[in-house]
Amino acid sequence: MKRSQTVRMQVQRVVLNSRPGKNGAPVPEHFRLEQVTLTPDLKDGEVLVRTLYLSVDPYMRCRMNEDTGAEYLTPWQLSECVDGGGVGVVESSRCSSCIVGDVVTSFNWPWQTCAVITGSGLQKLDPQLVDGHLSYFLGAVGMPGLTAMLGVREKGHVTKGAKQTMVVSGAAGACGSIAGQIGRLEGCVRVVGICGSDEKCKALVEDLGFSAAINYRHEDVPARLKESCPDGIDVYFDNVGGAISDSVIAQMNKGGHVILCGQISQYNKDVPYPPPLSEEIQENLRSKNITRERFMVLNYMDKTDAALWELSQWVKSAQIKVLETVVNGIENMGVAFCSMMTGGNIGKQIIKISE
Ligand SMILES: NC(=O)C1=CN([C@@H]2O[C@H](COP(=O)(O)OP(=O)(O)OC[C@H]3O[C@@H](n4cnc5c(N)ncnc54)[C@H](OP(=O)(O)O)[C@@H]3O)[C@@H](O)[C@H]2O)C=CC1
Ligand SMILES: CCCCCC(=O)/C=C/[C@@H]1[C@@H](C/C=C\CCCC(=O)O)[C@@H](O)C[C@H]1O
Repeated sequence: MKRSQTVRMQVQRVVLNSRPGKNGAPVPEHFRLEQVTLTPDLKDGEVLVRTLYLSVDPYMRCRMNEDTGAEYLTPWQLSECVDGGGVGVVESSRCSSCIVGDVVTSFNWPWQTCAVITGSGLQKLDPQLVDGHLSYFLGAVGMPGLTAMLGVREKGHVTKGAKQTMVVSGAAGACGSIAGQIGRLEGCVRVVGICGSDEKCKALVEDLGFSAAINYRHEDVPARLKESCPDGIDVYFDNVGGAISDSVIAQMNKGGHVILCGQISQYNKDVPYPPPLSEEIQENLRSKNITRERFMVLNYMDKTDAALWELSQWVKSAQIKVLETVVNGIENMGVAFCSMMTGGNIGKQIIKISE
């Protein structure tokens, strides 16, 4: 008698081990690595994917809470596999839209070395768009690049010939590093970055073409802003919120624009999003007629394809330079996430899972 053999694979995955609480910093021990057995018997519509790259992003801090504070973010569940942005390759398929060898992505990729996924939840990627640098799909030619480009275009009011000065906080990160370069490409005459180390400041000015950079940890931010923005500030791409943003807003010109992209300095605190501004800052915005509109890249999905193509052309032609910090191994997901949350990354934080 012939017995059918069930193939079993040993895979590694990361689950949420515990929650930091709304007022607490995440540590790697909030995550746990597990070995599980996968039986890749595919059902109709399913594909087996091998993970190539995973992303860690600030919004994930909100998913560590039972209540994420945002209607579009679901909480991660204790002892369940964590998910987020990922890129991988199809190893076998019972889905009509995916074939073996396809490079695919999802916002809800499990933190798992190989996984069985519903094919309809995957988007196909064209590796030529990134000249084979597949991790760029999680950064400059992915969600952070889109955030930078569409944020500047939808909320920044950058106008060629208007001699505008742009300031970017979180400037050496995934979104900030691209936003500053786009500000320059779209016509700002001066682009100043604020970030957390001298090494990052050097990269912004010497590699990415920022006009100046300020290390908020060691420098007097208001004084350095005055010096590096002699004509005031017209556009502020805000990734961080808190005291840094208060200092920038205080030096903005009449009719200026704040692109409210993120407020990472407040994500370990039990405050609503966006966190409330002081009366003084609100009055500053009002009296100078400065707009401060919340930007959310998920609201512009109809513009994604065209914007990704444009980003890819800018990257290919080196008009946009890409910075990445790459860590190897799924066992380092928690460490990489916590490092990104505390400034360990220059450019996009990527975790390489397999070749
Ligand atoms: N609105 C939208 O659609 C989207 C918004 N975002 C937001 O954009 C921002 C940047 O995200 P992303 O580019 O992915 O991440 P980054 O690559 O910029 O990584 C996060 C960076 O934040 C900085 N940071 C951490 N804590 C603080 C603090 N207390 N004060 C100042 N800076 C801090 C660190 O850099 P440093 O060394 O400079 O401190 C760190 O490297 C986040 O606020 C995120 O939530 C991201 C994607 C989409
Ligand atoms: C309340 C915190 C807001 C932080 C701003 C920010 O970083 C927003 C990021 C989103 C992010 C959302 C990601 C996935 C959605 C699905 C997650 C789920 O719960 O299943 C990004 O991918 C697009 C940005 O708008």
